[in-house]
Amino acid sequence: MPGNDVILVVDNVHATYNHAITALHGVSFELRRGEILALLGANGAGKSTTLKAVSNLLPAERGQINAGTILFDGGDVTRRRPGDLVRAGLVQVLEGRHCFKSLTVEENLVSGGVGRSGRRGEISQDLERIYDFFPRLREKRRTLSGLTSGGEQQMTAIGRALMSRPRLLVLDEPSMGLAPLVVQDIFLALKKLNQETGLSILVAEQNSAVALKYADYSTVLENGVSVLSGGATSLRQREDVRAFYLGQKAPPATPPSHLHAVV
Ligand SMILES: Nc1ncnc2c1ncn2[C@@H]1O[C@H](COP(=O)(O)OP(=O)(O)OP(=O)(O)O)[C@@H](O)[C@H]1O
Repeated sequence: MPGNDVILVVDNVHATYNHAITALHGVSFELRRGEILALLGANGAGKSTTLKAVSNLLPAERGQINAGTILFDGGDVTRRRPGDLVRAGLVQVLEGRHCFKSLTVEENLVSGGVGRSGRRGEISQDLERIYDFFPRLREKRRTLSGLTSGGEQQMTAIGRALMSRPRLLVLDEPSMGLAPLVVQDIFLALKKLNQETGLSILVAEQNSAVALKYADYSTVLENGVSVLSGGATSLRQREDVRAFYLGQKAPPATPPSHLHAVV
């Protein structure tokens, strides 16, 4: 059994879509409370599938877990409905920053608190807290989301998730399609949230450079398998890992040794 300091355990998970397409065949990692874990890998490596499995969203896409276990706070996520997981503190921001474009930024944020038991005073307190983390949202609070920038929409999607007061925030490629400076702003805000509130964060990213800069720990996926895990700082410094898995340089002739080793 994992220790109490571990909020999420993903253990040797295998998953398919339509009982036919194998997306994952051996994904394992552990996320300790209060840490940021970056899930890295190329297009199609299985990052989104892993995140959907964590929130028990695969059945909605005709996907299923065929083997392995996923425990959130020691409980099997496949036994709980996605909405129950949200109420239990596991909240996901899906890829593609889904906002209600015809609602204002603030209305979008408030919609994230619907369903939780919160009095009006608590909701405005939470809004203020989110505006402190994302000052640009305070300026745009009365603007329709559809008229805000991509970065502001991503911040709104994250802010809406925060309205449910998560203990584990799961993000799928928050950097997608955004300018480098905006990506830095978003990761800085996530790091601040993590440090000031102890929020645990699982973030899937193709942008490994920025993710490794802000994460504590990282797991690399390749073709549906977790091939490497380790401290973000040590992974960032390993030239061979950067070159072979993270596409930051021309790959060496052979893959790095100790593929499954924890570095
Ligand atoms: N809804 C689906 N139905 C069938 N196959 C899917 C579905 N979603 C993903 N797949 C397949 O599962 C594999 C893993 O895809 P996944 O989206 O998890 O990877 P990813 O690392 O998140 O990539 P990306 O960065 O492109 O989103 C791929 O082969 C993909 O084609």
